[in-house]
Amino acid sequence: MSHKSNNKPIEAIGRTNLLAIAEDITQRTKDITEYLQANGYPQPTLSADSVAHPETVEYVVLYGKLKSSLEDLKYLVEGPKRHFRELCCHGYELAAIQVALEFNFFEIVPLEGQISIEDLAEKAGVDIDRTQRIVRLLVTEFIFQEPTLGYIAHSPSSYLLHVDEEIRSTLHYTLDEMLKAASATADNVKASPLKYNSALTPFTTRHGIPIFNFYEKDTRRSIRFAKAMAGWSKLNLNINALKEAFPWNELKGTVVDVGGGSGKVSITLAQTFPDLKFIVQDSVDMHVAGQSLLTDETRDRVSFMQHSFFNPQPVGDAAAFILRACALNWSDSDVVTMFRSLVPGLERSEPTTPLLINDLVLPPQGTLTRDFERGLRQIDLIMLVGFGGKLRTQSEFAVLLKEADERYEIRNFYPEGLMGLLEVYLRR
Ligand SMILES: C[S@@+](CC[C@H](N)C(=O)[O-])C[C@H]1O[C@@H](n2cnc3c(N)ncnc32)[C@H](O)[C@@H]1O
Repeated sequence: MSHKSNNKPIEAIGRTNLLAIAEDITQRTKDITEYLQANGYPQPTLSADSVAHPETVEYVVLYGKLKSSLEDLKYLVEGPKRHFRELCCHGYELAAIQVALEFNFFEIVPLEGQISIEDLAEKAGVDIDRTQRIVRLLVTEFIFQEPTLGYIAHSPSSYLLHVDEEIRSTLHYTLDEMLKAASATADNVKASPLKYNSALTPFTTRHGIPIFNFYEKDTRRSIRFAKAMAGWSKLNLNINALKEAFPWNELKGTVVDVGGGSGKVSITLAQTFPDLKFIVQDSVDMHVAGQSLLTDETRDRVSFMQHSFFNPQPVGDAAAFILRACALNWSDSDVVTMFRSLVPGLERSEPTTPLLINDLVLPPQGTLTRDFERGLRQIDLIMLVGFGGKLRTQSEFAVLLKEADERYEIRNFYPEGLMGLLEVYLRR
């Protein structure tokens, strides 16, 4: 069966016809090859410093279609036993990455060339036997390579963790405090099987303390969490909707970035919009983490303020309020308090001042590809495990805004990948 249309869904060619799926894979691989050629990208290689893959929407669509077909074929040919054999061992692979991160394997393996397993073990302070067992499992997952027997070099994935501290922090916080919390999920559900108590998450079951209190008490992990959030943005939470959909050029004055973490988003916006100033608020004192990210062109225009978004907003006369990737961390009643606490700030600003809620917004069920849905559902579970939060649809956001204050109105919605931007105003 020949398959010529680029957009024909796999369902249309029969999800269980192995050769039809394989032909679809060939076609989609050709589409990607042509896209790379036409846009001046080299073909991907396994060399450690291979050039980054395109981040464009077109590439994401092409890659998503190929991935669906690859997954269909893999599942069909391996069958349920092999499927579970692989799945049930993922935890051990994560354990291996956990050790590699904790003992700095990614930084110790040099950018170029290779290091003997003995030297890696010595520099990491781990015995040779366990170093070798851990690193060799990771090699099978494209993390590190062993080009010469007994010598370890970077793969593209381990190279990324060597050069990018923020993405490394994302992996590290995920495989340290979050993986430990995830392992307590069934115990947490057992404690309250019929009703989810958002104040008692699996994180609290495992660590004995809610996540943000945990970071308030642990400065080292809180700095890593701030870096992890910046890394997470690179992996998921693109700021395209926030940066490109909204007409920032029309604003003058100071933008308040509520729950802004270390200020990564404000700093990026400040670089693009040189007339705007930013105040980054967070309940954690982000002065130290934030200062280290400032550049000469942004230093005078981005400042940091410790403030909880559950308390009335102290800043007025704002050009805009940003609430980015915050609502998803909290339960409905907390989000209502968060939205209501912004009202004093909006009331003391011009009626044209927007509240820009930039968050993961769930599209209606049944409209997503499997890959997209899995990405969103994974984040929904991160919220369940760590934060007592959840992902919401646009209409769920509208209900919570109205509950916080009748005058809230969503005037625009811009979807963008997994993220969406709600442009909200307080009617006067
Ligand atoms: C997922 S991060 C998002 C950070 C940033 N807005 C971004 O998009 O990268 C959530 C942020 O909310 C902050 N946060 C948690 N509780 C808070 C509170 N009560 N008041 C203000 N910020 C809070 C956390 O410290 C963290 O920086």
